[in-house]
Amino acid sequence: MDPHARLTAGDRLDEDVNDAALRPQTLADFTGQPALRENLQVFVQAARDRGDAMDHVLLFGPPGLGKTTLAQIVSRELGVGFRATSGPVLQRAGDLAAILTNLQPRDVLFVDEIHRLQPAIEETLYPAMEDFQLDLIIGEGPAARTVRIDLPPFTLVGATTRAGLLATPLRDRFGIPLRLQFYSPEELQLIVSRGANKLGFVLTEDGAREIATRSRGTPRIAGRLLRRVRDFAAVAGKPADRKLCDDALKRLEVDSLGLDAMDRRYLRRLAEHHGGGPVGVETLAAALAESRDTLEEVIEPFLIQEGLILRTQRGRVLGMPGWRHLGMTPPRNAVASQGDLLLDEGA
Ligand SMILES: Nc1ncnc2c1ncn2[C@@H]1O[C@H](COP(=O)(O)OP(=O)(O)OP(=O)(O)O)[C@@H](O)[C@H]1O
Ligand SMILES: [Mg+2]
Repeated sequence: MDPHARLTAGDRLDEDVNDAALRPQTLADFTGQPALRENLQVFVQAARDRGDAMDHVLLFGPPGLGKTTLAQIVSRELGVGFRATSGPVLQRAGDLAAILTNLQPRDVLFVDEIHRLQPAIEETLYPAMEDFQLDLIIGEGPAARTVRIDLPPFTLVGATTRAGLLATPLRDRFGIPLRLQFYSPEELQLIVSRGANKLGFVLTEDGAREIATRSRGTPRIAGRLLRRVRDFAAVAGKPADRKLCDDALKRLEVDSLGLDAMDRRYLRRLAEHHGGGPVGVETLAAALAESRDTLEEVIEPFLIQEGLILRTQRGRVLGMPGWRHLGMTPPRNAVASQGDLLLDEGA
């Protein structure tokens, strides 16, 4: 495992290949996201009844909330084939053409990280999504000509952590845009309890609650913490109760809110070097030796949702809950204590 990989970051780590055991297989088995699930249920059923390909779906939200899982569930519930690729993998329009022409009618084509498609490939995708047609250029130079190929009707399921980066024409071609939300502690408790059953070890109810409240609202993190707790319980030869879970999570440096060392460094940087902000994201990224993308996609969404930080037009600001969590008092001139924030809704 990458030594810098963070246990509580929502993004993928190598060890997550073991996730398969915990992955829900059906919509009924999928916990949380109630509104999204009900909508999907309706669209799946309607498409099945009509015998049509379902409309294209865009899944967006922070890493580890279940986008890939839902894409697989959709194909299973539709009873159709599942093909998967990703934005960065598709290098030439021909790569996409090869995939599209090999689809069976009504198949699901999953394109992960769809915000990272090459522009030329995106253009190829437009007529494919809209009219199930593909324009291929055959030959080169003066002899080059375009041929139009009919494709089987299919369902594109796109996933992205950054819906804001999608070009409008692409976004508009998804009939069913679905935003995933962070999970509540109650939902995560259910997920880890079921997970412990699947992994075959005893996790008490208050143990499950402890893991759930410290998983940053993210099933992938809950699953990861669950596997570590299982190790501690196995070595101790005891059931995983609240105390054992708490001890294990403390040793993993996961604090009461589920924040890890990186999250705390972020908050402390903001407090100690910038008086609580506002400070630009690039400055923070440089100071923390992380990429801006990692801050924006992986670290900040949960901190924002918990009110620990605020994203303003002038930069990041430490919120009152952030100051409290650090056990610090904001200086009298701190922006967060003045309540004059202009939230940047476009972010
Ligand atoms: N609702 C859920 N119930 C139980 N487990 C879940 C749920 N959603 C996700 N998981 C688990 O969390 C892990 C991550 O899910 P998934 O890979 O679908 O996330 P993702 O949104 O695609 O992440 P990324 O943005 O990194 O691709 C998987 O192991 C999956 O089993
Ligand atoms: Mg995924």
